[in-house]
Amino acid sequence: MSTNFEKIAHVARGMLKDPSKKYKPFQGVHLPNRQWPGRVITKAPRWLSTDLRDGNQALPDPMNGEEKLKYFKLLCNLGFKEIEVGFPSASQTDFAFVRHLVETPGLIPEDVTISALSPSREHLINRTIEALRGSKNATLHLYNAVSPLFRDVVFRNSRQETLELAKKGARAVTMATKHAAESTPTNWGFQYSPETFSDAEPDFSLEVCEAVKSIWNPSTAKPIIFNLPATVEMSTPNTYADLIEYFSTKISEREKVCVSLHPHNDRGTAVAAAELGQLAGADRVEGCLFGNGERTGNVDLVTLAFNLYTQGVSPNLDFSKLDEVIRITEACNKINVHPRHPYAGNLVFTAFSGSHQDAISKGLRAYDDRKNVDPTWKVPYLPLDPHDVNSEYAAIIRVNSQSGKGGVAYLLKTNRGLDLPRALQVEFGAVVKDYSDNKGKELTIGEISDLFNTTYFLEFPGRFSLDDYTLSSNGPRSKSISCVVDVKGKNAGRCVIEGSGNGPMSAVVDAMRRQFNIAFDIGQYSEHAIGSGNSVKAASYVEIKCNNNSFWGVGIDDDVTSSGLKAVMSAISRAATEVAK
Ligand SMILES: CC(=O)SCCNC(=O)CCNC(=O)[C@H](O)C(C)(C)COP(=O)(O)OP(=O)(O)OC[C@H]1O[C@@H](n2cnc3c(N)ncnc32)[C@H](O)[C@@H]1OP(=O)(O)O
Ligand SMILES: CC(C)C(=O)C(=O)O
Repeated sequence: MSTNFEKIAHVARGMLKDPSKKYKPFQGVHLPNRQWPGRVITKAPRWLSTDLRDGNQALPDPMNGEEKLKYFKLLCNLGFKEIEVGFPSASQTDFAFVRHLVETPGLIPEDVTISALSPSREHLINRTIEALRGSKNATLHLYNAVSPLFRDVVFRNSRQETLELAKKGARAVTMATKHAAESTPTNWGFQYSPETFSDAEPDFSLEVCEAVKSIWNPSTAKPIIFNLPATVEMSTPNTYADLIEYFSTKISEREKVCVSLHPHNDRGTAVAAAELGQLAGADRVEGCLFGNGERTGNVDLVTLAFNLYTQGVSPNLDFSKLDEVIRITEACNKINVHPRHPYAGNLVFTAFSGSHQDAISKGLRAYDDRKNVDPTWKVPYLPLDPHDVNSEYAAIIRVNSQSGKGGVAYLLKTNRGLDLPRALQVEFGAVVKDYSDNKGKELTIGEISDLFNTTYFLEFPGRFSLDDYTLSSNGPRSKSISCVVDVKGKNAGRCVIEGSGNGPMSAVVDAMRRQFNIAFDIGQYSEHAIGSGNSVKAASYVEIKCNNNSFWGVGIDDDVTSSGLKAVMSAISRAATEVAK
């Protein structure tokens, strides 16, 4: 006999052609003169981390005490001054953790306020207050759902009964905190959440909060926190902003109220909702690191912080050691940060595609050239300087078959100090693309470096390699050279070749032409130092032209003349290799 639920499950599956019969659009609030669209966020909100409550309650494997403590310390180190540390009436474990925080000297920084959540049930409220009591600063966070769906289906309450449930809870909180004698006084704060605010009638949420405020009687110095959750994100972010502006402008004694946001991410727009909600007048934002939390998560505080930061607004949080933050949260939550998670994913600073790499490497070079004069961060495709989160530029450019010459050149420059001329970048970029395409995977910098060595015979000699040479001068523009050249393949062996010209390069061209009847000319040539001091080396890049073809060669040596001659041999060997294919 299948249960009712299973009977429902036998209904036809799959999306409806016309969902309007099953899903109704959210009816927003009428707010004809909304002001939030014309505003800009200019300062960070008050932050509350609910990682240890909303985040933890949604974990398949909730954090144990040790993990919670590690996470709590991380949140304090990041700069959070309000931390919801749990739901202590849920279990002895939850209760014990809060007591451990309160009773262990120095665990809660002086400027940090801990909070804990309680339903509007007196015994649970008292248990929660018992957990918090003794903390220097503590906020009791009371909630009950107020939307029609929850009134009808969960509580089977009328609006009046829902209002009374909130008032009863507020009275219990007030009696057990403000009006209670305490041996070690706690600086009590009160937060009320009309849960399912974003799906409730705006005027009813307002009515409930007005009633709660009258009971708590806040002051300007210590405002009551009205936390207005998008418990389930039901509509576009603009409607949440309208609801927030409606509440913020209509609640009485606004100066005694802290309007707080608590968006969830069911529609994937929690960040937008949180930002528009701040434009609409909110003072505070609750969320979790990397968007952990119920279902699709709470709003991601990391993204919100960096969205402020990259607009030039300090978030008052420090995510400089972002990798460590990721490591700790992944270990505690047993949920990994998505590789493309804004700012934090391990692919977010990475460009594989050639045009992006080219733009980024040019942008980084331009930034490096001007940053002492103009430190404004303006680099194509990079909204944030990876250095600001202790990431390396080298991790930005990664190479696969989608990459181009710019990325390859960038990696050789940053990892080997080789500054390839543009035409050589084109030549070697094509070699890398073919190699990566054939392998069908990303190439590591080691593989690219090895491929460069192989292509230009830097590690193993090619068809022709220079063993030694003697250069003599016959005047300012007249040089003679005698080279010992090692020949591989056909006519293999060592031979001495001689030639003359206006410099070493033209002299060796003459010698190669005489000995091997190889007719070619030197095209482009460039050289630069690698490193500095006693370990400095010379890198030479030579283009040779023969039979209307162009081939590049590379030479690296302690001596700049040797590096140039080696580059010529490299180019000729490359020509011989390519012609033999
Ligand atoms: C949106 C949010 O994330 S809210 C936070 C949710 N987090 C949690 O619930 C985690 C911890 N919860 C728990 O450990 C348990 O739910 C407890 C200990 C709080 C309560 O356990 P129980 O007494 O067994 O109740 P249960 O868990 O079934 O909760 C449902 C009951 O509480 C009532 N209830 C639910 N929320 C509230 C609320 N905010 N205020 C008052 N009553 C509430 C429901 O109407 C229902 O009452 P009923 O059994 O008379 O129909
Ligand atoms: C308890 C409240 C703030 C909550 O978690 C929600 O509504 O999502």
